[in-house]
Amino acid sequence: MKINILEDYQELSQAAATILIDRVKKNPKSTLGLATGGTPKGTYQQLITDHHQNGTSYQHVTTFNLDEYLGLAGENPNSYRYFMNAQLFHHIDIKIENTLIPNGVTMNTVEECQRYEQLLEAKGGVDLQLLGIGSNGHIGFNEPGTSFESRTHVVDLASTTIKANARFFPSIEEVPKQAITMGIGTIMKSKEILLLVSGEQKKAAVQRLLSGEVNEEFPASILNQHPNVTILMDKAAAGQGDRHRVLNGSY
Ligand SMILES: O=P(O)(O)OC[C@H]1O[C@](O)(CO)[C@@H](O)[C@@H]1O
Repeated sequence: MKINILEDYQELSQAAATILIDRVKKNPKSTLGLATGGTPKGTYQQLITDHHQNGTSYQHVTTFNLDEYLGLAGENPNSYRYFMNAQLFHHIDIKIENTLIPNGVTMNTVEECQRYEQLLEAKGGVDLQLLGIGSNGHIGFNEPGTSFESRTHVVDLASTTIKANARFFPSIEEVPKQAITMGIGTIMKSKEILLLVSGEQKKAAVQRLLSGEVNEEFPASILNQHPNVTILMDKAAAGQGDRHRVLNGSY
């Protein structure tokens, strides 16, 4: 794993955007895996700024998002489709039909999960997957205990996840209890992974990830077995004392 510690959230977002832009320039037909939540918002802002200032084009890029709440249609401001359109897609030149997100209002979740996996396979998989991490180690919406072999599936959200994500909803009662998420096996098939970690509340998760333990009770721990992972974290997530131990290197 490559680990890069940035001064703050702003620098972290800039560093993540720089990597994404580099990959898109090298391969304008890239397939990007994208994430939602608070962490990647700054990265998306940087991509939009770069698109306007430097003209980086996404015309031939395809994107697959990690997850979507079950029961929320794309028009719902709390759906991840709505989030992605508002935070990124509507501000760059990507073709909206090339932005794939699981359908949260499907009548048949089994078929929807299979369809998503097939679309991914038809595209040859994800070139670069952007990830965040939950405080309990979830990646996508894969909660502790999810099989490392899992493919796109329906999950019951952990109560801690519901609580954490309630900040985006008018009330905690309105947070959906289930979601469709790419599986851990699906995520691990990505050729390259970029994990963003920001804030002191993620410090414990980072420490557990870097302990090297690989355990289904801590989903992100599987990243220790991926051959091409970069972790970008800000100082707050790294912890002040940890700075010298894991400074900008490999371990
Ligand atoms: O970036 P945040 O808001 O801390 O979320 C962390 C992770 O949690 C999720 O939002 C799911 O709860 C993921 O999509 C995200 O990567």
